[in-house]
Amino acid sequence: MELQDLRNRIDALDDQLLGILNERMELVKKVGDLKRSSQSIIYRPEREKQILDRLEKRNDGLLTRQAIDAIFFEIFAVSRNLELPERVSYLGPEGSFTHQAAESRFGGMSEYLVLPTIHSVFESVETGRAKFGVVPIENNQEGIVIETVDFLREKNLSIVAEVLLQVHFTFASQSDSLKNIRRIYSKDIAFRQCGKFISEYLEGMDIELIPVESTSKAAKMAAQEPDSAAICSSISARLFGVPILYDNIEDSDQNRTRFLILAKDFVNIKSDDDKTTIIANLPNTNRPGVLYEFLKDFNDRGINLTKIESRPVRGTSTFRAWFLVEFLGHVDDAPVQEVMHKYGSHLKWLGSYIRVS
Ligand SMILES: C=C(O[C@@H]1C=C(C(=O)O)C=C[C@H]1O)C(=O)O
Repeated sequence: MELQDLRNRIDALDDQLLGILNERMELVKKVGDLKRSSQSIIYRPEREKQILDRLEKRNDGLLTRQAIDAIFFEIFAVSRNLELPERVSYLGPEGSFTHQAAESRFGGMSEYLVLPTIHSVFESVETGRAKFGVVPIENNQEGIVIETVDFLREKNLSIVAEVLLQVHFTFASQSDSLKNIRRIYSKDIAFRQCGKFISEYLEGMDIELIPVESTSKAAKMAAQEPDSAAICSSISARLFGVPILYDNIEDSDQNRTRFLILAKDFVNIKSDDDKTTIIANLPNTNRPGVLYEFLKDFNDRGINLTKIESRPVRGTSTFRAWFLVEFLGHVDDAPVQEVMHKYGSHLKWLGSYIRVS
């Protein structure tokens, strides 16, 4: 078949797609009206997952699950904006991995508020300047993002969803030879994640490694200083017009970062694959066995713990700790309810949301 014939057929299918998408939007608008009259929440991650799972089962074409997710997350984001335009804040600057995580759920059409610190993202959601906020919580090679974990305890926001992103770093510079590079900008964590590249390629060279707040700030600096380079994401290198010299320079190709979407007073309906995050501020932690007994309460009820991070209780002279605890299941599950009731105000529920694996 000739190229023109193929393109004519693609045009005809696009016409159909456009018609079908508009028809879908008519229905979405009606759902939005119903939600508004009952003051219900617009964003329903469990419904979106249900749709994606159903489509994956039905699918017998070339599209992978990843491709179906990418296309439909954009459709959902456009739909939600039609129901009610939503402003989303994220830890910037533009081009950061958090930006990428935010766009993967809220699409290209949402209004974004780019903020300089994790604290300002929490604050923007608390004060209603943004409906949702996106922050990193952990990297699977480096561990937790302490600032996020501490604000989860201090502030009163709910976790709406988690997003997992594979992290790739690029080495970008306006200089076409490594010899002319005097400084490399990046985030401290990124320097550590690209240790092998740095020691292999830059061994013995007189180059200063300068940590900055974010990898996109690094790209911005490299755009301004021709004798410098940045270790950054490919989107930020492109955003600031810095040529990419080496791609995928991270030590581990398993490198993934987990982000949280936060909102005020958000409750997800139970799905068949949920995760729950709580803060545990256990009483009498100087008594032997308190933490053991707490963990045993989960084990006895068959609740699968996925994470426990301990953080210091500040402002006292003791070495007491509180814990960020995550487990599989929803807060409405009977065994989870039992544990929540047993410990009462010593536990703070942050959210039950769809687990991403
Ligand atoms: C239309 C709805 O609202 C939102 C948009 C969805 C969609 O486009 O299918 C699905 C879930 C919600 O996040 C709904 O709740 O059904």
